[in-house]
Amino acid sequence: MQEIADVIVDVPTLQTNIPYEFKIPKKFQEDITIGMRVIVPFGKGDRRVQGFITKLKDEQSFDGELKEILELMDLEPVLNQELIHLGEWMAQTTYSFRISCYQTMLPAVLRARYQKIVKLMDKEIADSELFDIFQGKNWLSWEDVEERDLTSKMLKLKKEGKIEVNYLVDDKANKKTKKVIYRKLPINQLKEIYDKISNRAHRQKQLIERLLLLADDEKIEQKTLKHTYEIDTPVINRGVEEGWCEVKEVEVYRDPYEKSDFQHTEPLKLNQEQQVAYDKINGTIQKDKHEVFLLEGVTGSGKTEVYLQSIAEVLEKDQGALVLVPEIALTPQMVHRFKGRFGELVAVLHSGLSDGEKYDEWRKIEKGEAKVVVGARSSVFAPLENIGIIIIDEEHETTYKQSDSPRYHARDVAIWRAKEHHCPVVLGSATPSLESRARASKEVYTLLELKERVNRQALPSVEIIDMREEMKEGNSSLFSKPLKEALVKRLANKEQSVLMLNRRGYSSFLMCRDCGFVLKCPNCDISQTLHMDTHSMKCHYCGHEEAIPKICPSCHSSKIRYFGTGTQKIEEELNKLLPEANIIRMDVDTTRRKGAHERLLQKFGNQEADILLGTQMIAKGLDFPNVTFVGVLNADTALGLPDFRSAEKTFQLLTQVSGRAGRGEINGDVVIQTYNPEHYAIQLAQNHDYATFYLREMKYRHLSDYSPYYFLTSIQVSHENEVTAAKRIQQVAEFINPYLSEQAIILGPTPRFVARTHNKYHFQLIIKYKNEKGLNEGLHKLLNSTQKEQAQGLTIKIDPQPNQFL
Ligand SMILES: Nc1ncnc2c1ncn2[C@@H]1O[C@H](COP(=O)(O)OP(=O)(O)OP(=O)(O)O)[C@@H](O)[C@H]1O
Ligand SMILES: [Zn+2]
Ligand SMILES: [Zn+2]
Repeated sequence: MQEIADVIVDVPTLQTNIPYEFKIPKKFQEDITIGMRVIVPFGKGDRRVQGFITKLKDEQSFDGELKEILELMDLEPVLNQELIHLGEWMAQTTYSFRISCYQTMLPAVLRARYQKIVKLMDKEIADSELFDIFQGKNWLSWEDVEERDLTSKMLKLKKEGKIEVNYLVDDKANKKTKKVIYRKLPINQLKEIYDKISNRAHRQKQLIERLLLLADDEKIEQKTLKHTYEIDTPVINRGVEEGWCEVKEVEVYRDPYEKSDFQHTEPLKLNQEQQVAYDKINGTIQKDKHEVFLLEGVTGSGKTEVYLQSIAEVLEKDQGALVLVPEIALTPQMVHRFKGRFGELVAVLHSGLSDGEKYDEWRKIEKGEAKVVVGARSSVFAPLENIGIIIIDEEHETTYKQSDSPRYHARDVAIWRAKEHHCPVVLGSATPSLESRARASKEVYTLLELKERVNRQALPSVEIIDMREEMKEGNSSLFSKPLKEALVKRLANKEQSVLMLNRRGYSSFLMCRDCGFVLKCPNCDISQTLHMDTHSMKCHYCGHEEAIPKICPSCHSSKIRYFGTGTQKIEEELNKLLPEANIIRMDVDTTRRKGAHERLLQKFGNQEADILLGTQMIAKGLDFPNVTFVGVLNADTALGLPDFRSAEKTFQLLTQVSGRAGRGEINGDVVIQTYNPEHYAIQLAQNHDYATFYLREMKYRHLSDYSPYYFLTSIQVSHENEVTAAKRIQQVAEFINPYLSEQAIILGPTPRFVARTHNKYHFQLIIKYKNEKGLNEGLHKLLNSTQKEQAQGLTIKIDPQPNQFL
């Protein structure tokens, strides 16, 4: 029996980024295991601190008296040996703390302070010894267990399968609700009341003004009234008393899959290209061999069917499968494909689930009941014990990289785990990231290609419209002539259309026509965006929200106007243009409520609308056979951004969205409106020509020393004081320089593109390198030497392979 435990304590500093040793109390020695959480005495005054056991051993290496573990937090491990190792590797490669890596791997319920109980299994209730311990109930609170020193007893019972641990995730706390206010009287009656109220009751009048703007069954959130208009509860209550408004509590979301029943599907007969890909993947599955495949398949080529049949093989071997998809593509349609094939064996993890529901899914996986895990980025940590395949769909998606600490890339984690499990990884995409495609060229990954759509459907034909020409011909509207005609034709044929507004790098802001004033966020160096649904201005960086100014705050002119085009504006224009069309609008505003995204897509899928209008979120994964036309309103808003990946992202987006057209019997058409018709990203998207795009873009990356020819790591320094931040980044550059060889290149330091957010100034430098032995050490030393400052309001972020340069 081992007497010493290595523990990573929950004190995120560098000194504690290595395990500390503790003595294991006798009573726990028999049953304690790696991956359990414990409470240990730590630091000055022996503070009670949480920690994870990472190792059990006989001999201590610390020279001195060891402290004893105080308590156990778990009766069984929450992390397995593999995940413990993974955390160590992640901390090293992402310059983060092991403790934050471990916390990231756990479902929220285990991280937050939910009440924990131990529950007697039903069959044990009659046991007389247990009857006494449990004092005649079938459960005990964890506090009780600790107070009565029953932890070691519980450990034994758990091992014997007589009890289980539950977290009391209060259903009420789970079902999020919000308060909304609405009018109780018709508009004319409310106006009469308004006129009678004394002008001194300023807030009262303001509330009525706001209510008068609401449509008949429209409601406004109490939160918005408070934050945007400073209308407090007493003002509202007064309105309720006087009978002209009403407050109601409504549920914010419900589980979108609750009522779905999934029809069972059978494997389809693979076409020849699919068969070749499947055979290669299956070969490695059968041999328990690790290999990374890049499945490059045009849109609608049936990549998903290849995934499904590979997973079936894995299940046959009694192993599990991990499938990552971008959060936004986690639609009912996607879930349906997996549940339809594998039924109850599928666990789905996505942000639409409550903490309790997520924990339930996690437990199903942990207990081995669910063998196929489908989920967004963080599902890559799912506690599957015996993994037979890991699939990453739409592998080029930037959301697979976490932008906050720990800044891991799910693709790297997936490959790490697959090595550990001796199993294949399949990276699927119609437009692979340049990094992955380059690795396939060098045969680090194995390239598998699906060049044709299933059943040899044609890829849609794409027309590029030069909006400058349209302008010259006197059409200054948002819709070019060919786009209009295409929509009219689809309407007449009862076919569906998808219209995309590219919002990246795009904003709709307020500007004063007299003095040019633009309403900026008080905390950030960026203009605020107008939101018509909440009738307010919002900052997309920090969430600041304020009322829409009626006069210019700078020159007091009333000619303050809205500039730029949002989806709402387009919807209005579209309604004028095609009054008979049914339109579904999908953007941040209409999908804010949980489950709304799914419901809107379901409606469109049921053909309850003619046009689906939306932002990037409609570009991915949708498979609706009746869609025969796709229009892109503005292809090029991202091209001007200072991001070396902007052409790649534009090409990917255009190809993805075009791919939504013509997936059924009828061929599809696409119209792309642009001001840069000669740009290669747009030209090549026209021909769905990924191969040429890849070569062309690689040339540019080579000339400018960017990824995948060079690795990049960015260092960002932020501080409230601009001078402090500027000085400090300069010092960082000097600090890191001696660790670099001649080959490495430092870009900057420079202010970030968005130089100030959250009231802080940001500076960055970018290190480009190929093979730098000293860099890792240098970066860790940098973190180490800046710890004190970090506690005092200066932040230093090290981001390996960053996505964002803005
Ligand atoms: N072998 C097959 N025979 C008949 N139909 C198939 C076959 N394989 C796939 N399909 C069908 O073809 C359609 C397109 O397949 P799927 O959505 O998997 O393509 P994809 O490559 O994932 O596309 P995208 O990248 O555009 O999302 C689906 O409706 C699917 O059921
Ligand atoms: Zn802001
Ligand atoms: Zn002005």
